[in-house]
Amino acid sequence: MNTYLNTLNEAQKQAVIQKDGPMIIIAGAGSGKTRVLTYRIAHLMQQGVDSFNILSLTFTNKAAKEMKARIAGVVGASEAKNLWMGTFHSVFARILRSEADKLGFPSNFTIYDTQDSVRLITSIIKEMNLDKERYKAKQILGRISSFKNSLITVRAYFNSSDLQEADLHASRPKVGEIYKEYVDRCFKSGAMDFDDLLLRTNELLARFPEVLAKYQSRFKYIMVDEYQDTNHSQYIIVRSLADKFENICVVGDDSQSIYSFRGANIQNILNFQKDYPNVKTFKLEQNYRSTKNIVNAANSVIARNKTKLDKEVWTSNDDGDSINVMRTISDGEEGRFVAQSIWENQMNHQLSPDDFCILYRTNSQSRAIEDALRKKGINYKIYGGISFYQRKEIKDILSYLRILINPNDEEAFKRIINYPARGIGATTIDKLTIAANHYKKSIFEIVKYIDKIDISINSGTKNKLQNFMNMMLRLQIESQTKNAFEIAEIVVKQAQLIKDLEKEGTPESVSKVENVQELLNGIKDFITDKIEQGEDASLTTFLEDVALATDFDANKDDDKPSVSLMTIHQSKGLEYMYVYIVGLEENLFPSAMSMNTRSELEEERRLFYVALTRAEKVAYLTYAQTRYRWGKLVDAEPSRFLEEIDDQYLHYLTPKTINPIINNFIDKSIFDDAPKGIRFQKPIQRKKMDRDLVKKKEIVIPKNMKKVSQTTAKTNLFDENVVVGNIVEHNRFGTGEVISLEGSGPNKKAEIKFGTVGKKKLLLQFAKLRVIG
Ligand SMILES: Nc1ncnc2c1ncn2[C@@H]1O[C@H](COP(=O)(O)OP(=O)(O)OP(=O)(O)O)[C@@H](O)[C@H]1O
Ligand SMILES: [Mg+2]
Repeated sequence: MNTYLNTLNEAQKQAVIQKDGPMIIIAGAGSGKTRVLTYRIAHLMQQGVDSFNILSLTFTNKAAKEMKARIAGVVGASEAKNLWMGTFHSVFARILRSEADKLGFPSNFTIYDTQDSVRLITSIIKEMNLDKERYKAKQILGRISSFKNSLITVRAYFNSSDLQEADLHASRPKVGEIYKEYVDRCFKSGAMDFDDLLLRTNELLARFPEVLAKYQSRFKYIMVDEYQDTNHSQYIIVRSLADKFENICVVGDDSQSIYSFRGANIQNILNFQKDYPNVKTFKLEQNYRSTKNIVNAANSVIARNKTKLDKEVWTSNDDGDSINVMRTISDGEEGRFVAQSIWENQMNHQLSPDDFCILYRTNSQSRAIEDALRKKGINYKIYGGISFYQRKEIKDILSYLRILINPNDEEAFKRIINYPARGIGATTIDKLTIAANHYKKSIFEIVKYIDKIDISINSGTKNKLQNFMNMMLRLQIESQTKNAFEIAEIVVKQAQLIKDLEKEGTPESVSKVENVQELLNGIKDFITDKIEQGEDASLTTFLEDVALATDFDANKDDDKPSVSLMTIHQSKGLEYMYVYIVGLEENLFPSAMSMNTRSELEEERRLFYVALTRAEKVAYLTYAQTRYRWGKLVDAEPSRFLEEIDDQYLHYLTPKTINPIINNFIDKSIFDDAPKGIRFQKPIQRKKMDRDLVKKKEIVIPKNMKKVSQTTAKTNLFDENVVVGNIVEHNRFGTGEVISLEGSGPNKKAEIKFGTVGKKKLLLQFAKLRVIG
């Protein structure tokens, strides 16, 4: 029984079986914090706690999904179904939907993404006739966001002379007024932005004791992963909900606190003991993720931070390779080096693109890397950046759908009122906005009753507005009896959303039409998934998923194996066999904007610690001597973090170490654009790695592989003498039959038909086949 407990070390087990009361697990990277949290939930359920009573807050929705799948593996899928797991934003969006009326919001309120918020603020700045250079919409939104995450409401702002003075000092005396107008307009539009999902939850729990009591009784057990990055608003929510039972378990690592720029407060983790004097503290010290070299190198860097809790991290894993450091002439060359190196490592060690990850400090660094990967034909996916759902053609359709759900949604309405072009100009839209503000109505209602109000719009334009409104009202009626997919299909057709694109016939427009088709497919999949899981498949839920998924979802439409690209901020909690950290240059990483104070610099160092500790086996650190930044070529100095790593863990790559055997078979043209300083990795012991893979990723060993006697396996390892008709075993693709052979010597290739992946052509030298029949 309880076999999952046997997969834990003693300290982990103690934390899993600790049932009641407040507890905190503080531990370094890769020590099994998330694993403990996962099994703790499973264990609670095994002990008879109803899944309905468990709330678990994770850093990404993907993490929640993976945890749920693990838990389902222990307790069964139907048992795990009722668990409330997800990010703060998604969990509390769900609660707000059922309680929205209390706050004066419709239950189908819209969630504004950052793009919507910036557009609204831009519009407010324009309406208030403010200087848009001084009042930059993005900066203002950042300021408003920090108010909200510190629970500073508009009223609190106007009560605080300090805050007002700070804005006056920054020559932006109207920030408070913009804040007020922004909040009013969101409210009128029935919309909440990301920060509102937390702020309004706090408002709900503070103003309605019966609601608080309901959720306090419901969530008897609360768990929070990555607690070091909670902001004040999240902290207060968790505290209020846990107030009744105090069965709260938080998990985190102060050395990985990297979101202070978004209001995350490292004090939350440091103060937990003060908040709950009877807290039980657990420490996990053994790292299971990385090699000794990686763990020790990461420790040697983070040791320089003054603000941190005392804790050890060690591992019994192998020493592994030294950490590779590579200097390149330019950012372009850096990209080519990384692409080349991934390609070689993949070949040398029979790896999948999924095993690789490239991390950078800022999104804009991805371009040079992407160019190089594309050129090499390496499949990749990007996390963050402009997501699929933010592409114009997609956002336009989503805006139609949003209006059908919530006609008051101002930003969606402004997007579609003249899309596709129907002769309604910017001046008309401005007039409608002013009228909407004046009558305290939504623009939708102003247009609906355009004939009945006093507004200086000529009859031709009024006619156009009425035609548009009639179409929307028709769609609204139709949508009441249709599912999300059918509605989207009708919208695309009736609003003629792809007609112009189809007419255009350019490659861009064709790809846009394909994207629209992809969106429709996505909605169809969404419905099937939700119905299978017995969950709500409504259009409202779909739009909510879309709004909340943007930031951390891969910006990719298929799930082919691919190299992952992301900022370090997005890599929290993840792990990859090979990790490339690029752009290790002063002013880039550490960032020029975060070098002014010791605490900023410490946060950059924590960021570096997070980056390095994502690697399981091999890490590469690269830096360029020159780089294009803001359209200019600038000279760059190596990052101080390179110097801070204890030298004994580093290996500087040099141009002379090209492996002649591989050089022999590689298509020479590949070297044309390759950087000078490539060193090929010495092959990692394959057998050891397989064991790890099987252990870690639960790869199932095909039955017939076990039947091969050790001697046969050994003699046939790396067998290059296969003949047509042989049955062979490949480490990743499983068993297959050799269909044909071509080439000779190091270029000898076999075409093999595998049961798992179909036909593949492999170079025998590297395929490491085992002949089993
Ligand atoms: N007792 C164990 N035995 C074997 N593998 C383990 C054990 N504990 C954890 N692991 C593995 O070690 C890796 C790191 O675990 P996990 O992701 O839970 O660590 P973490 O502390 O949450 O890391 P991070 O700080 O990066 O979020 C995972 O692959 C996990 O499966
Ligand atoms: Mg974790």
